Amino acid sequence: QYQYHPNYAYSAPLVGASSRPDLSYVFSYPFNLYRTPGGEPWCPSASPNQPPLFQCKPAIRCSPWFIELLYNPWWCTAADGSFGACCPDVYKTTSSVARFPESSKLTAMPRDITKEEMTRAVTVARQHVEEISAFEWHAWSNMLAPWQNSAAYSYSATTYASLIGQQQGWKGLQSVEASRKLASLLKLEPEYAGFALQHLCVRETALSSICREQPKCNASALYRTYDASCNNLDYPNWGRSNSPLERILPPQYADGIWAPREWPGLPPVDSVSRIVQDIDYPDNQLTITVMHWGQMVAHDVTHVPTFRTLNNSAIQCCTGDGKYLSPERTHPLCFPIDVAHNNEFYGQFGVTCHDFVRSVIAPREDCKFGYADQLNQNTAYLDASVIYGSTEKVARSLREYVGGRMRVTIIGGDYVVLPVDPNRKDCITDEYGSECFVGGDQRVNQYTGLTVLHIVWLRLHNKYANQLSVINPLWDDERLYQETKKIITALFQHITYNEYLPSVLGPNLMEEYGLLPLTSGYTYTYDPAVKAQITNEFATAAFRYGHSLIRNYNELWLDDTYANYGGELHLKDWYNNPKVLFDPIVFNALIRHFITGTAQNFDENVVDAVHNYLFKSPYQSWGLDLIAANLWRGRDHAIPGYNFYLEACGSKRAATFDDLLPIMRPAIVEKIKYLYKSVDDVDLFIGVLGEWAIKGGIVGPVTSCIMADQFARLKDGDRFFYEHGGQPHSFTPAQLDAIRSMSLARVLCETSDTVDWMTHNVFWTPSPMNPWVPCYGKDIPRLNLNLWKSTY
Ligand code: HEM
Ligand SMILES: [Ca+2]
Repeated sequence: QYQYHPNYAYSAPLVGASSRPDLSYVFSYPFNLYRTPGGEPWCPSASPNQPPLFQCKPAIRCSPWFIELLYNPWWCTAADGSFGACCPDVYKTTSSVARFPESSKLTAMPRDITKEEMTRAVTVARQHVEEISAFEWHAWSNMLAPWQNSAAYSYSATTYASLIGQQQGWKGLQSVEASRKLASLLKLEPEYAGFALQHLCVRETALSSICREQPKCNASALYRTYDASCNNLDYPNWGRSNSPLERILPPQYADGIWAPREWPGLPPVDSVSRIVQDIDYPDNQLTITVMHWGQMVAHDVTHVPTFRTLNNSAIQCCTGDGKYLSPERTHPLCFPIDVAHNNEFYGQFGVTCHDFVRSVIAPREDCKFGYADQLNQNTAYLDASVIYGSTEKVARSLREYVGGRMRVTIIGGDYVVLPVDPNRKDCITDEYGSECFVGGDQRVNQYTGLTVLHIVWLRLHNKYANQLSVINPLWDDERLYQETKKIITALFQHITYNEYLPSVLGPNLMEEYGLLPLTSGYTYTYDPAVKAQITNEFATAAFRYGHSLIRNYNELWLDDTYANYGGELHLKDWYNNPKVLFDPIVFNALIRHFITGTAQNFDENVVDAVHNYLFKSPYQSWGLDLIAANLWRGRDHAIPGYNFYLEACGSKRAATFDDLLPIMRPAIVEKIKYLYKSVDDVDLFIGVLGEWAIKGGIVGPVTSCIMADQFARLKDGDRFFYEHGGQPHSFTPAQLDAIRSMSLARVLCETSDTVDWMTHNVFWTPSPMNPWVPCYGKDIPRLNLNLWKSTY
């Protein structure tokens, strides 16, 4: 029978976090359910003679209703003998993405442009880029670049632009400068400039080479391409790496083209950031896995880099001790954050300037002039690019080219971690630039907890590739790699939609947007008209909600008794420093914390590891401020204020600050009232932190609206989404069914070395509905790879 781990004391009952209302009305039949001794499935019925209301399923398939199950612990024995639960079937999904249909915002051009005017604009654009290059030459000869081991340097590693990204960025700059020149020639007001100029095509000018050509697609290909091109056969560049972000609402650039959203009355982000407090307030239900998984998802779908110099070095915007550089030494692409002298934290160190470089912009996808859009150098689809890479070059460099496996580093004979790149110099280490891991995403070394998940998925890939090679001895390396990658990607998607998203958005909204995985059968909601691009609002604000879940440290539990404590791994001491993971004890100890450690509550409080010590190096006593950076990034990208999204998401726009009270916590409304002049100015990200939670979820109405729209795009707009049927590459019904019983718990069981006990749902803390079960038993279903045995 089910037992709790003998030595682990959880505090029951784990219900009733303030942000989570009682949802037990969903299950309004107050039956007690007992697991029958004979192991038969048994779920409650409305009255004694009626059939059960719900089917008994492997418990992980009821993950979206986890909270309801806490209130009504309806457990049973599933048909396969595993720990089961009773919950409704999901049999229908509504296709839902059209929340933000593309509307034409084009305004007319006041007059035509002559050939000479166009030539002049293009020349000015080119000159501008040359001026930057001249500046850089000067700066370089004066050795103006962040020093290794500084916070600015680690920051530049996180926002690193690959060479393709950099090239796209310089093209984008030319297009922007030409647009600016054209806008001034035509005397266009900022409000119209970015739109009117979209009547002009880059293709017919001397800048035509900045236009990205369309790849040729093989419509019957069975696997995703490395860079996600040709996922959409009608628009082969949609979702492709190194293409521009999408927008829900048009930008509010001060000049209509690319000048940051800045005007009198907008408060300094430094003072908005100080609304946020460094209070330690743990969530009592969600584990730190919700945070770590969120970051993996973020790093799969979006990476907006910042500009680098033409010779590929980081750009320095402040002095090493946090003061402004003189204007003639400040790079034109710098956008440093102003820190007040009396800042409650930075004041003591005399820091008045935070390094910040503008985001790389991309040439517009439609080859038109107009306002700037930022570049996403990762594939937008949730395609496990975080493991495999977003370009052919990176993906190939990570493959072993034997047995379908990925490259690894093996330590001490059997401890497997990520490959190390001796040429990578962006990690903090004792010895200059050694021991930096590489993975599918550039930010793999950012924090130890994140790196652990990279290692977990790398190991799972190789384990499954090895097993498949035994099941299918005739498969060559390519086939083993692609089939394994396809399975891994499906698991990555399934865990996100089945376990992760419901814990953040709640089951009701998931259902409303058609995001819940089906109980059986295929989805047929693939729609090539759905643009699976990442929205700028999602990347700069809504999905950064996760920054509020971060904790200051991970606990190290040395074995499964949870009696031996190995101390703490403090985020602020381990930025960009994966060295501890060369020790298997730390890797396994961190996985134990994933299962038991709580996330921070989602609220306006953010721990000081990211508020005051972001990227702190061992040689500094302060770091950067992630909250200020998020807000400043929003202004760099000219994201309109929160109020406009309230309207876009179907509510009424607030006319006064007090109108926000039903939606936002009063303490936040009080504070922003004093900071902002107009309610229209309130930055989107601070709204994200201040909203009341929606039913069953942790984030608020606007945040969840932007998030649900995004994940609906990534489902209905992804031709290769794991549940879609009717495609040449669709899984068989049996394979799909097997994937649906899989969980992150099983993945951690398979990939850890010494962790043998697990809860079945690692996104939630241990509780009666989430009991401890052994990995070797039946309770956490395995993937039956024999279903992938092929006849050819
Ligand atoms: C240890 C934890 C984390 C750290 C240190 C961290 C740090 C950062 C930093 C430095 C940036 C770039 C800021 C900028 O210049 O604009 C960023 C961006 C971002 N973060 Fe986090 N983050 C963490 C966890 C998370 C989590 C848990 C989520 C979501 C659930 C998340 C979502 C994002 C997103 C969506 C972006 C924008 C990425 C892009 O488009 O390039 N982060 N984070
Ligand atoms: Ca991706």
